[in-house]
Amino acid sequence: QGKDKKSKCAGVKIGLLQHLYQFVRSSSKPSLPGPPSRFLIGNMMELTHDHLPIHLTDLGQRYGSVYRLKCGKTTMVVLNSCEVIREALVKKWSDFAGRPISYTGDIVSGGGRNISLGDYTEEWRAHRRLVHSALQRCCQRSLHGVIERQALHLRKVLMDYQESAVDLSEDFTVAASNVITTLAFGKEYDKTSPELQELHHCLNKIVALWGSSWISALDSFPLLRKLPNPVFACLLKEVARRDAIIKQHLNSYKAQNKINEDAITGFLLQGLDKHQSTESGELLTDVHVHMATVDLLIGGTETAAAWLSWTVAFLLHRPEVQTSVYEELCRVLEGRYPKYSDRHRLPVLSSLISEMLRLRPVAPLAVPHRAIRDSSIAGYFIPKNTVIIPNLFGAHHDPAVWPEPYSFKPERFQEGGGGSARFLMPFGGGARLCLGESVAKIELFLFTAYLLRDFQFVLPQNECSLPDLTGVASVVLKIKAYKVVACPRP
Ligand code: HEM
Repeated sequence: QGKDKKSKCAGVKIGLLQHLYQFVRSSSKPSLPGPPSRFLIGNMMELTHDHLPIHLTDLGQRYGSVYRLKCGKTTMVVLNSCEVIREALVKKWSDFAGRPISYTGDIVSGGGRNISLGDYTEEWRAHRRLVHSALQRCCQRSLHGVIERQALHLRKVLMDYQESAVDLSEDFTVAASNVITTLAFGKEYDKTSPELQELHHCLNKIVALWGSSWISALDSFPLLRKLPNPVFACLLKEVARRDAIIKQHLNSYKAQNKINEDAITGFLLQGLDKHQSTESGELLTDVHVHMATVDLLIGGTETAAAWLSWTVAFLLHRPEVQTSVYEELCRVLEGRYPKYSDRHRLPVLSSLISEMLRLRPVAPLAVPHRAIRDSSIAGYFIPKNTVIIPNLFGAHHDPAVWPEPYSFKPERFQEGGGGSARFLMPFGGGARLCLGESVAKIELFLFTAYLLRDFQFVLPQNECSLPDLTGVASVVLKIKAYKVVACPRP
């Protein structure tokens, strides 16, 4: 009994010392600035703005490059400059590699077993390593050919429009999605395919519903989970539909006699046998392959497609940039189609791509991170479990780094233009760097090069206003619908 009492006493002392240590650490550092927080709701209203990345960037002008927002019991810290984002995501990656643990996140991520929303655990690391090797292998073996094929198909679709005014966003989505489905299960779809439409409809709906305040309120205010919520019911239905579609794909893939290791799914299924057990003994299973497929489809479709729509719209605003890219392609490639390895010989095209990644990082707030231990950013104390929002849009519009940050000026990335790719972070960084970065870079380069080699994009004759460049921000930053005419180059 005496021993028991002693060890309890020691436990209490250690607990007290830990609290004291945390108090001393936090009080020796300045407290985080931020807008006044309201009773119960905190700063929740700040998060309901239409264009959240712009609003968070504006708050950064007032409160500095690191500030806090309160939401229920959660403290969020918004990072607005490349310097502080790099400090958290790259330099102190192991402190900030977590993802917020949320009720609704768990539902859409198969209980946290996907890569993008899964927390930083041994199991997650083994999962990410396996999918990363699959993607690297694809990049080396087949990716270039898969993208070239889709770019040529897109060319045919645009030719078939015969210079009529059209909204190209869906064609871009199909092209980007076909790259992923070909890589994943060796399958590509036509735009009219009901199977493809169902898949897109369902994935888009999940992303949109999950981003809605009806759903995020369930994470901040658990009591609301007891009330009927039709939006939440709809989310559950779409998640079930998504899982049924992916399951059917995986089953029909497995039913083939020979598993093709060239397709990502084949490699992952084979990989399960080889890497099944992580160091701590957890197993990677079919569920991980299933969720990785969801990750690649969601991560790889809307992002690249939205980026292409943005690029064409900006080019309508500055047609002379199109001309200079076209002239460069003709001069350097002498009529042939480009390869990714040509990129260093095409500085004008490369500068356009960099400027578009700067102006419209299509995942403008990345995916929220979570501090997995007490740490600090820019000298501010950041306690464990703080949610970190890397405002990539804000960092790319920081006037201290980018003169005239809101202007579309690809020249800034050309020789002597003063812009440096060192300050670009469209894919985030560190342990959570976009898993599809290499795929995306090849895709953006080849699609843009093929499109600008073969077409001149012009405003429809009956259209007097240029596309609105403000955009609609959700998880992905998209442009509002607009029509364009694709005129074949001679
Ligand atoms: C223009 C194209 C793209 C951009 C700008 C982009 C950007 C990003 C960003 C900012 C993140 C969050 C990083 C963080 O949390 O710090 C991310 C995560 C991710 N992206 Fe991408 N992405 C693109 C294309 C792709 C493609 C093509 C794929 C799949 C082939 C993909 C798959 C993923 C996955 C799986 C994650 C989660 C990584 C993790 O949590 O560890 N992305 N992406």
